[in-house]
Amino acid sequence: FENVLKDTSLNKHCEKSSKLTEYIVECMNKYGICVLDNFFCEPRAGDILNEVKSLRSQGAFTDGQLVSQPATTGKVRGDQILWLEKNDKHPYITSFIERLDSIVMDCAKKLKQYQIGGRTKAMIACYPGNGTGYMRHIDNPNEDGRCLTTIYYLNKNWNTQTDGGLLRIFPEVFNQVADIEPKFDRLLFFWSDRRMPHEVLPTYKERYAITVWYFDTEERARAIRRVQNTT
Ligand SMILES: Cc1cc(NC(=O)CCC(=O)O)nc(C)c1Br
Ligand SMILES: [Fe+3]
Repeated sequence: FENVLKDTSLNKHCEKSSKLTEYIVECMNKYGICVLDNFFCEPRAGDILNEVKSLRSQGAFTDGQLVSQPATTGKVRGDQILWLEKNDKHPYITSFIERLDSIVMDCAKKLKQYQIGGRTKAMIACYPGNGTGYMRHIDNPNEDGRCLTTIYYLNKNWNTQTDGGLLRIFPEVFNQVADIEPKFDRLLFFWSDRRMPHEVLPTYKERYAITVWYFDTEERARAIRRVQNTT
């Protein structure tokens, strides 16, 4: 399991290829987690980061969720988020979503356990770096339809010793945690259900990430029917 996180030899994926799809599918079927480094390479990765930063400077993000800090009695602001769909005003984030969609749909053909079709909007998140993180949780604990979580990190020169901000995943089937550094131009996949509880450790530097969740069409349809029957 360790080697899957260390095996950077296979992680140079600036261009899309069938090898890439095979690598992701094999990783997901074996570990339920897949880390790809140098996903876009420069300058495109930097363009995406600049577009995200300009959105933040325009105040497009929420105020950040209120979280209670263990050391203090008051509440502080945690991650700020912005939901974004492909659009002509943000060409770089749009090209990221298009590239991600095409890779996930290529993988979908080989991930027999799911019928991946459809996704959420992209959730762009920024942790302000005030020591807040994200408490341990499961993305999809109650079959809301989301089967695959993808997270793209945009943090240059991230130093976990000083900046914190590790994504710590507690894979149910392995008795060891996976500590993922939110490194620049890193793309992460993991199953959204109960197999992958995870948390973000306290973060001491601005930490950007783009998350997209992909749906299993069957599970999604059932979840929508359940909601319709209750309303
Ligand atoms: C709003 C929201 C955020 C997250 N984010 C993470 O798990 C952090 C991943 C990372 O940035 O490394 N997850 C859920 C289920 C919701 Br909802
Ligand atoms: Fe999560």
